[in-house]
Amino acid sequence: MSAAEFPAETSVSGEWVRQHNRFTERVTADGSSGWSALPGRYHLVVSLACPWAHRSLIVRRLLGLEQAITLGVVDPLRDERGWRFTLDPGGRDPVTGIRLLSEAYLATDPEFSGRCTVPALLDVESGTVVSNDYHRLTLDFETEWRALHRAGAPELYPVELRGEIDEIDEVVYRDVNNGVYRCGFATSQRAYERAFDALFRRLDLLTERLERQRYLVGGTITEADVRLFTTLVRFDAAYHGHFKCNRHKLAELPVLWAYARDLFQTPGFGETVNFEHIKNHYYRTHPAINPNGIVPAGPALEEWHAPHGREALGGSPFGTGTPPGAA
Ligand SMILES: N[C@@H](CCC(=O)N[C@@H](CS)C(=O)NCC(=O)O)C(=O)O
Repeated sequence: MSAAEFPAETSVSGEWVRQHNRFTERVTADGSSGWSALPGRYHLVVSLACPWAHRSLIVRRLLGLEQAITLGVVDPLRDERGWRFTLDPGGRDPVTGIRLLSEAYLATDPEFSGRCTVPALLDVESGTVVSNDYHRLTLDFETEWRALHRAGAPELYPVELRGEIDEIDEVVYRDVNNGVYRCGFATSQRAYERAFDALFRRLDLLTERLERQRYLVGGTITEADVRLFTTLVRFDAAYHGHFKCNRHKLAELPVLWAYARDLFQTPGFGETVNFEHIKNHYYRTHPAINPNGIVPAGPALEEWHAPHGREALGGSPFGTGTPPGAA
């Protein structure tokens, strides 16, 4: 068996087994958790490369929470100390003053020894991590932060569709969102092939579904679309090559490719995508997979703006809501 990118998260049979989210406090509307949804109290730290963080970036924008929750963006390249605020003046996060995300993790738990991950929601006053639970973070933005949503914010997690959204989120997480990592970080042929088969089997099933309907659940954009989008938008730029997810490129799967372009061209999605951060991060931050750190020059990106024709399937992106940025 060859070298693992993350030995502590690699099983004896070469499977990638992701660490648990360490901080799972919840911010609630009524403050019953000890953390109230208040403007200016929390700081969201993301990497624009990271699909898990990208979810929270899109949802924050769609719901108009940008004023209420400030944003910190880390350098796409991690060094041995992890995520750094080297894009900011003086190398410090302007809101909390930290240089490294690990400072917030260690301020919360001095014994913490796992990977300090994004997204992380920090308490501005204490500089500690409230949550790095990306599964819950966006659902709470949608339900617990309602009083601070913009007028016309869409309903991304409608009560009557939650069962169906949760069901699809679970399989999309297992086979697609995390599936690409299970391909990329596998250290045995068998573990890689299992993850690869599950990934493309799931993409085939999603194709069947999306052939008939514009969005994954119901007639409007929901949390389920946000979660699938963040993996699809990275597929050809990173996962196809770097993680060996290469049965097909996204651009060779017409239904999913049109679906992804449709979302990309919807306000709130495309403007949150940074292909430079994505490519640089993946190809230059996993030395066990890509030791020379060469970043591929492709793929061509113009096609993301090409017409998708998905309007013909009916549905409307925001239902009775309005797009972000609209007057
Ligand atoms: N919180 C999750 C997922 C978030 C995650 O893995 N984020 C990545 C970026 S895509 C990260 O921050 N990695 C930091 C590292 O590996 O040191 C976890 O603990 O696995």
